[in-house]
Amino acid sequence: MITKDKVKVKVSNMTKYFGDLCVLDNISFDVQEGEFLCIVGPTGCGKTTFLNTLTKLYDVTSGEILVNGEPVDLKKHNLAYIFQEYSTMPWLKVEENVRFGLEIKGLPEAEIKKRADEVIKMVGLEPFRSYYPKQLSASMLQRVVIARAFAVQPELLLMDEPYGQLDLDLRFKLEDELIRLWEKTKTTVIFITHNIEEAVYLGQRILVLTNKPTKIKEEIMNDLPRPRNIVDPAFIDLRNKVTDLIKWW
Ligand SMILES: Nc1ncnc2c1ncn2[C@@H]1O[C@H](COP(=O)(O)OP(=O)(O)OP(=O)(O)O)[C@@H](O)[C@H]1O
Repeated sequence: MITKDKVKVKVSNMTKYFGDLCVLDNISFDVQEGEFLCIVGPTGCGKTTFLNTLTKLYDVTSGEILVNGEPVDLKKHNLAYIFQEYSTMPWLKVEENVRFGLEIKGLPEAEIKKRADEVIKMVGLEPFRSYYPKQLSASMLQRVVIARAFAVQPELLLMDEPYGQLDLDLRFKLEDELIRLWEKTKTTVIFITHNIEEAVYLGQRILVLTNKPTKIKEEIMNDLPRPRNIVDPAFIDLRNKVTDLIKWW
């Protein structure tokens, strides 16, 4: 269940143009605190642009995005962003990669150690803490990225097709791991994907976007119990419902 008592992210009448190209067209929605929201939409409709606007890489053309009721401030709001490319630092060992963000935040050493130990354990990387990224498999690399994001205890976790390049088995494992971490930490997650099955597997709510100029086509609530089963008839029904909405892909 999504608690309706606190809005974490408020997107109001947000429009984004690049030159003459209208990408996001007067979009409004809220994300509740602790919610796991998935956003699906066709290629090039502006999913990444939305996240880049949220993280202030781009300015909105009009409208606004608020976090905790105020304009996003990267110094104040504790955001983490995970995208498709494995953004590990190759010259740092696993543990150092995980500690990096905590050191930048200037946390005391005891706290850094505690948090790093905890997340490394949570993602099952303990035996590999002194390995370098080049010694790790794709799934382990993505685990390092996830551990690093959770270590900063983000109030908002933004994920942009993080498992897009992985094979099916790895994707399923990492999706389960993500749900476990989310259930434990109750961080707010916005997860962008092309993959309808992934959105139905993960999200409490799914926003389906249109082609450009992009609007929200439909908002779908997803109360299927967890762990979800992709061959369960109710799961398949919901997956088909989302697929029908985006048949023009
Ligand atoms: N910096 C930029 N300058 C000009 N146009 C841009 C810029 N960034 C994105 N666009 C355009 O905005 C549109 C949306 O791009 P965006 O990458 O946000 O889409 P997306 O939904 O994330 O796509 P995909 O599903 O392929 O990842 C595209 O037409 C893209 O070419």
